[in-house]
Amino acid sequence: MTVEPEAAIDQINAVFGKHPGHRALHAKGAFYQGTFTATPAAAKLSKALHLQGDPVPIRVRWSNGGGNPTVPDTATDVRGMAVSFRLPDGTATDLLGQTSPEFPLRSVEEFLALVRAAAKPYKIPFFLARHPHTFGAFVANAKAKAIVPPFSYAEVVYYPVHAYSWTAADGTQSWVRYKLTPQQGERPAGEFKGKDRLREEIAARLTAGPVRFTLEVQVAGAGDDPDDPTTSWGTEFFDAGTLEITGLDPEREQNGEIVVFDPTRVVDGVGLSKDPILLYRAGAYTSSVNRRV
Ligand code: HEM
Repeated sequence: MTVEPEAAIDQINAVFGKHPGHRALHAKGAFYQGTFTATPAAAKLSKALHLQGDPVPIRVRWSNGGGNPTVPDTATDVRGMAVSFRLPDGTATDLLGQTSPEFPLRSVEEFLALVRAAAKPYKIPFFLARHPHTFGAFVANAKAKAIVPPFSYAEVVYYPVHAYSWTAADGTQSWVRYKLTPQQGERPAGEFKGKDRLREEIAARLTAGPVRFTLEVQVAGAGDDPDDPTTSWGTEFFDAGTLEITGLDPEREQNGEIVVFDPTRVVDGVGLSKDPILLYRAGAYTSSVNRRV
């Protein structure tokens, strides 16, 4: 039986310590604002309101992966980019990406075992010995420098991992996966070496102009299983739109406001797969949120 979400958060808290008011994972991060504009190619495949081509507001949070809110930005770790698309009808849908291109974990228990091992890197070989099917993904993620501290949150690719369905206006359904790919931007002047250097670098970069990412999308090919996040799809990615991050959003989560990015929050035109890891995450995030209220 799968571990209950409350017990999963207990296990994560046991690794990083309890930090009241902070997320159990991705505890260190900050909020940004901007817009998303979809391409006609996206509008053709989904009737969702944020994919029709008119710019919609977005909320973004860039983060370090672990549960320690004071970790230095020089730490070896995955980074996160969470995006909430705010639709004109008042609804929202979220995408949560991490810097690991491959997700080899078949169960929540394996995810928790990796969280424990990653916090004490000498345990990684034991993890690999016990979970040999994850070895290929470890190599791919190492090649992609998934846990190497980046120069900037704006210079790394983020992978939301799970598949979602897109339903077009004529009812046609496609299974899609995403990639958030940075567009070439100017590095800001200055030295960014301190413990909050990622946050400082992105703030300096944003004073010179917006930071842009392409939302890349691939459609499942014949035989690709949308319910299995551990397999790669061989199909080409296409440009589904541009995220333009225009500035900081310092008021977000002030004065008691709680912001939750939830990978299962979808809107008309976007649907969930039966991927058990995806479906489990909603409960785990709720348990984490309840502890930071
Ligand atoms: C069983 C698998 C997973 C569990 C149990 C888990 C657990 C968590 C928890 C507890 C949080 C804090 C939630 C909050 O307090 O708002 C979190 C945040 C986050 N997770 Fe996961 N996670 C899982 C898989 C993933 C995957 C596969 C990705 C991306 C590919 C991901 C990306 C993120 C990101 C980006 C955040 C930060 C969201 C923010 O900035 O508010 N997680 N995760």
